[in-house]
Amino acid sequence: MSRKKTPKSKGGSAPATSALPAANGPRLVRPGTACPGSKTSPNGLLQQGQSPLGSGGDFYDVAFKVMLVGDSGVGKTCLLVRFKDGAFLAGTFISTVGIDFRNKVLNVDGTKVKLQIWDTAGQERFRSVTHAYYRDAHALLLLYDVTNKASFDSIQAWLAEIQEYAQHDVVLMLLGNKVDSAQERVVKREDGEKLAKEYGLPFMETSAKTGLNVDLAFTAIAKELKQRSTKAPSEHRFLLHDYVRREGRGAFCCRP
Ligand SMILES: Nc1nc2c(ncn2[C@@H]2O[C@H](COP(=O)(O)OP(=O)(O)OP(=O)(O)O)[C@@H](O)[C@H]2O)c(=O)[nH]1
Ligand SMILES: [Mg+2]
Repeated sequence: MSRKKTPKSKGGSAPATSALPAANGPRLVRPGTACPGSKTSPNGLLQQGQSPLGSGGDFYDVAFKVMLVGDSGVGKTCLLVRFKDGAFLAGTFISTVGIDFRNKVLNVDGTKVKLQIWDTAGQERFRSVTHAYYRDAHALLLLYDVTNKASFDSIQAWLAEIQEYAQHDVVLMLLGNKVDSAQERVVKREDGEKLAKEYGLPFMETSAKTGLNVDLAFTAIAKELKQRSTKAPSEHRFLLHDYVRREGRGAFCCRP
């Protein structure tokens, strides 16, 4: 595996009107966010522009593209910010416009795995933009909000969309976010588990607010993708489902 180093760039976004993956032109980003997200200049453009897969300022051995999908408001942007920056800033919810991305390099058993994580807009009106990015994604994190039944009911429609637009061997994980909001919970953990089992998906409950299982979700994806790329001998095979079941934490813990 080759070592790579490219110019520094933290992330970017594509304008809502663009349907091109990894657009290279100036990217508009939302002016503010409930989570401390993309670094933008006062005019709303990214300070450090393009960062196609393969760039990002850090050494890495392998790179993969991960997409966050799910209804508007489920916490995709906050999950990404929690993972990237270890922060959560509660406040006014400002919906993502189009698509943003952030890079993070993880050390997976001595291999530097770079994840380029695309944060999509959950709003229906941006769906055609998102569709264009599916085909390049190596992994998808599909989120619902445990305090919002409608977002859970949408999962099947998201899965249909994924089946239509994503690669057939895409790594897919289901996440029930906002488990810190125990009082407002309307989707039981068992319901998430049942749905995940039905579709053969690894499943975890997360909280972007507390950080519960957030690193774990991305690490699990990175491990799975790394394994696929290195074709480890079968006795050392990484088993995504087992890993998630074993390592998952929380009040509604992931252990059987
Ligand atoms: N309590 C709690 N609130 C959260 C959590 N994650 C996100 N939120 C809140 O939920 C709202 C929506 O979060 P976002 O991350 O912007 O949602 P999104 O999925 O990116 O929404 P779109 O960009 O419209 O697709 C914000 O007000 C967040 O503060 C969480 O884990 N716990
Ligand atoms: Mg968002």
